[in-house]
Amino acid sequence: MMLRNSSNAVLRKLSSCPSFKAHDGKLVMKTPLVLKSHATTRSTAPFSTQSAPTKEKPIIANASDVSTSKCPFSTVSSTLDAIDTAKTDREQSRPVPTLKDVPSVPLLGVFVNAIPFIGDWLNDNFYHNPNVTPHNAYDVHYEMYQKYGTFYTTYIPGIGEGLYPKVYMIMDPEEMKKVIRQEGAYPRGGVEGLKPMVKWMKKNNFKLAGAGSNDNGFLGRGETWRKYRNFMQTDLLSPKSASGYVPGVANAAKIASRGVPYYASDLNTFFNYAAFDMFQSIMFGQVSKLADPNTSSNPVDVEFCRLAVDSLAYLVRMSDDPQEAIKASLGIETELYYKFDKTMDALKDIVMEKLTVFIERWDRNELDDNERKSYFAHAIERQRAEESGIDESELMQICLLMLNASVDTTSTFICWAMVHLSTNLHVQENLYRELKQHLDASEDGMLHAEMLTKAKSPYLHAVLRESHRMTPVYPSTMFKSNSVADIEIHGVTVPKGSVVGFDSYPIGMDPMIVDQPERFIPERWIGDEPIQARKGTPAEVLDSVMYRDPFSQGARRCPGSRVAVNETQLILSQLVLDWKISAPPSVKTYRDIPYKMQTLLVAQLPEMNVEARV
Ligand code: HEM
Repeated sequence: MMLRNSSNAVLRKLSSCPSFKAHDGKLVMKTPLVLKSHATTRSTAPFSTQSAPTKEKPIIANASDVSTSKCPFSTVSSTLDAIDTAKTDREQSRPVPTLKDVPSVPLLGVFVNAIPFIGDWLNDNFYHNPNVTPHNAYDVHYEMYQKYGTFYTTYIPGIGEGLYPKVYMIMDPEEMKKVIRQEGAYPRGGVEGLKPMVKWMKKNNFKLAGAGSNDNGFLGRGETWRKYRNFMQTDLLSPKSASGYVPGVANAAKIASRGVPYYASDLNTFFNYAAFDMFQSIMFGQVSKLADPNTSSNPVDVEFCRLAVDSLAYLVRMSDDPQEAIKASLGIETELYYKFDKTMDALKDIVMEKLTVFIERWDRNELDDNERKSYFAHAIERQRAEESGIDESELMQICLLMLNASVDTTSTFICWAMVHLSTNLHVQENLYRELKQHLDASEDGMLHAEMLTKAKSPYLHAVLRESHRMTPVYPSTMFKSNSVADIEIHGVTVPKGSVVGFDSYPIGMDPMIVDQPERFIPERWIGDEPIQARKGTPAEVLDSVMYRDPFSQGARRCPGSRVAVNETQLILSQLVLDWKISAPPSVKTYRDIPYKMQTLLVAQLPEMNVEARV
C-alpha cells in the first residue's frame, strides 16, 4: 500500500511540468514531461521525430527458464529473453533518426588525441572528439548523444576492425533486436576484444584458447566457444539452478555484513571480499568469511581477490587505451601486458591449487553436504560423465575464468546501488521496511529465494533498476555483430559482419525523456502504472529488456548474470537489515562520488557512517 501510494505520488508529480537543469549543468532547458501519459509525445525526442509511435506489441518472450527460451542454436540458450522475429506495429511506424558519423583517423579511430605529439592540437582544432579519461565515461557517452543523437558511427580500436574500426552505436532496443536476430549460431561476444587474455591462455596451453592462431577459443565465436559455454552455463544460469545457491549466498552475505563497520572507510575492498565470499559459496559450497575481519581469513584468498581485480583492470585497460589495443592486436608485448601476464600467472597458481585439492577431496569422498551441492562438485560429475567431451584440465580452465570474473564485476554493481542507498536515506528506509517484513516472517531468520522475487520485493528490484539507469556498470555493455546477413537499422543498410553497440545510458538521463533524471526514484519501476504512462512516449524504450540490466542479451548474455543478481540482492538486503549506512555530509548527491575505470566503472566509495539497527 505504501509503495502504491508513493508510486501514485510520483506519477502525480510527473504530470506537472517543472524546468530541468540538464545533465551535469551542461544543457539547461525547460521541458514538457514525457512520463505522464499515453498521449504525451514530443516532437524533438529521439525515436519520435517524424511520427507518433503506435502502441508497442511485446516482441520479447519473457522466458522464465532456459528450457523455454528461444536461441540461435539448440544447446546454448539465451536464457532470459528470446527474441521474437515478428515485426511490430511500432517497428513499422517508428520514426527514423539520421546516421551521423564521428570524425576519426586511421587505426586510432576517434581517439585523435592519442596521435603522438600533435594529437591534442589536431583534436582541439579540427576533430573535437571528447577526451576520454578513466573518470568520465558517463559524461562522454552523454556528450556523444547530444552531438550525434541516437544513431551514429564511431571508430573504436579493439572493438571495431580494420583500418577504420567502425562501430554503429544505437539506442533503440528494436533496432538492437534486429542485430541479435542476425547473429547466427556463433555470436560475437563482448570478451572478443580481450586479445591479451587469448595470448595468455595460449602461452599456458589452455585448450580454452582454441587450436591454431585463427581460433580464439572461448573468447572467439566458433565451436570451441559453444562447447565450453554450454558446459559453463549448465547448473548456473537457469533460475532454478541459480536459486539453489541462494541459501549459501545468503549465509555468506549474513556473515559478510558483520564486517561493514570495520570497513566503513574502505567499502570498495569490503564489497570485493563480499563478492568473493558469496561466489565461493556457489563454486565450492564453502564459507570463506573474507569480508568479516572478526574471523581469521586465508591470506591466499586475500591475494586471490587482489589478483582478480588487478588482472581484469590491466586487461580492460589494454583494450580501452587505443595505443595498447593496437599493439595488442599486433601481438606487441607492452609493460602493461607484462603486468597482466604476471598477475594472471599468480592467479592461475592459486586457482589450480584450490581446484586440485577439491577434486582430490571429491575423489576421497571427503566433501561435506554443502560442498557436494556446489557448482564445482556438480561440474566434476558432469565432466566425468562419458558424453561430456570435456577433460579435467578444460574443466579447471573454465572454472578459472569464472572465478576471475566473479569479484569486481559483481562488487561494481553492488557499489553503485550502495552509492544511491547511502545518498537517499528515505529510499534505504523504504527498502528496510520491505525487507523487514520478510525477515519477520522467516522461520530461521534468513533471507530465502522466494522473498527476493519481483512480486515479493518490488522495491528491491526497483532500486537495482534505478541504479542501473543512473549509473550502469558501463554505459555500453552490448557489442554485437550481424554475422548472418545485411540488416537495415533506422533505414540504413548495415553490411553483414558489422559491429553494432548498444548505448543504454543517455536516454535514461535525458531530462527531455525522464523526469528529474538526476534523482534516484525507484518508484519509476514499480507496478504497471509507470509502464503504462511511458507507453507511446519516447521513454517507453526504457521498459525494454535491453535497458533492464547490465548483462547484455542473446546467447552471449553473461552466464553469471543470475547468480550475480542474487548476490547483489542478498548482500544489499542483509546490509540494509543490519545497518543504516549514510554518506558523509560532504556528499550531497551521487555526483559527488568519483568513479574510475577498472574492469567496469567503479564508484570510489567515501568513508560511510554505519549505524547498527536495533
Ligand atoms: C554484476 C556482475 C556482472 C556483470 C555486470 C557482468 C557483465 C557481463 C557482460 C556485459 C558480458 C558480455 C556479454 C556479451 O558478450 O554480450 C559478460 C560476459 C561474461 N561473464 Fe559476466 N558479468 C557479471 C558477473 C559475472 C560473474 C559472477 C561471472 C562468473 C561466472 C561472469 C562470467 C562471465 C563470462 C565467463 C562471460 C563471457 C561469456 C561468453 O562470452 O559467452 N560474469 N558479463
